[in-house]
Amino acid sequence: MAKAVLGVIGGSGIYDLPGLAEVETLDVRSPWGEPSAPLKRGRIGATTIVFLPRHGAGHRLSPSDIDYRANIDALKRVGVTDLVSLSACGSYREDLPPGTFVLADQFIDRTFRRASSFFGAGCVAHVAFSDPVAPNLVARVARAAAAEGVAHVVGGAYVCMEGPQFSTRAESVAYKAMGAAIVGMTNMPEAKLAREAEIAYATVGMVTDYDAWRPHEAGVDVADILAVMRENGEKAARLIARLAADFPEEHEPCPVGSDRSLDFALVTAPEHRDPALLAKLDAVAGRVLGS
Ligand SMILES: CSC[C@H]1O[C@H](OP(=O)(O)O)[C@H](O)[C@@H]1O
Ligand SMILES: Nc1ncnc2[nH]cnc12
Repeated sequence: MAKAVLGVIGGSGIYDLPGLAEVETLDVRSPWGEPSAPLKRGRIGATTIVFLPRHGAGHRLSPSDIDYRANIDALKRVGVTDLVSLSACGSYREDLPPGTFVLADQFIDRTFRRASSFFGAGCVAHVAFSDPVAPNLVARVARAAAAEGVAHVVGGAYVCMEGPQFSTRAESVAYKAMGAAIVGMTNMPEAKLAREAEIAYATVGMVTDYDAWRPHEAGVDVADILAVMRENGEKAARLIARLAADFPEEHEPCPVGSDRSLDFALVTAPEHRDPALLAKLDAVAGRVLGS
């Protein structure tokens, strides 16, 4: 198995990773576009970590403007095998108050203006996505949260809305009725692309608010969200430090096949594949294309 390289994507309020030692800045070029920021590669203990702030330095990019393909491709190019996404979110459950970390196990994709696949005309692929997160990585994150005394819950569906506006009360009630536990604006298509790139993915939904479904309560208050986000950021840094300290040297095979999702996924006959697209897929699909 490959050497484990732990990727961390920092969401709102998380623009660097304290505790990262021997940091190098990597200006990785991607044929898919411009990653949100240069990657920071360093170490915590014996674990190599690559950090990327999703919204760029100074939170330049809104959720719809992030080039998710460039981000995942760049992380793949530097060898990331396991990826933890740190994401602020709203909650649809009274038992998930602000400050709770929800380790989502499902997603509902409500986005509509984002490129959501590396594949397409000239090389069609369909990866399995019924189990969108890597259970062993989630279990490690849960153990790290427990060890750091961070309130967390394992499981729950994350609904990803387009944004950037927060939900209306009607939308919020609808998402709750769909069975979502939390809501955010960024984990789709990020998780889909990680799966296509054969990177094990886990998300930490860091609750900042109750969204707008509670009839007699005020709706989303942005100032409150920003305040909770800062506290969550400090806990997230401790969680990642603990996760890294106990991380295995070699990537652990994923029980739901995140790390070999392309084994049977390519459906375009070899003679009908577009060489230009194949060239762009060198990192993401190099294992199966032999590039
Ligand atoms: C600043 S609150 C709304 C914003 O926060 C979340 O971002 P991220 O997932 O990157 O932490 C949410 O998805 C919105 O983009
Ligand atoms: N209520 C909410 N809706 C969407 N994204 C969020 N990020 C943080 N809180 C959120």
